[in-house]
Amino acid sequence: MDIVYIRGLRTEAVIGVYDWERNIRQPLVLDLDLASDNRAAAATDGIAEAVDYDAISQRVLAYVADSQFQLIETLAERVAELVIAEFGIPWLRLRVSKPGAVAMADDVGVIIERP
Ligand SMILES: Nc1nc2c(c(=O)[nH]1)N=C([C@H](O)[C@@H](O)CO)CN2
Repeated sequence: MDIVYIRGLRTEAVIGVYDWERNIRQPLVLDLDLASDNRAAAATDGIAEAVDYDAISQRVLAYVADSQFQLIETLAERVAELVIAEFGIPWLRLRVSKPGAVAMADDVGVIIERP
């Protein structure tokens, strides 16, 4: 199995469980590892055979920017479902970081692998 990856995909969304979080947008950072078989893309040297990290990045950014979940767990699950369904990715690892959430921590977040 090969991997196409996206690191440090930065956006903002309404996200959080507290009342004060429902009226602001907060930064989120996503990392994705996308299972791939890169041999066909390499053989043809064509984007049509590749897992297009640009197309996936743009789609995920648009989705997250419009989202209003409370938990980052829910956001992660929905993003994973979207990427698998729309781009035919058989397996992925997704990390969603909410870097400003805990004042004394560098970063907090979740990591999921699907399926
Ligand atoms: N496991 C989680 N714990 C917490 C979450 C979350 O989404 N998943 N969210 C919050 C608050 O929204 C927090 O980010 C506000 O600073 C607390 N714990």
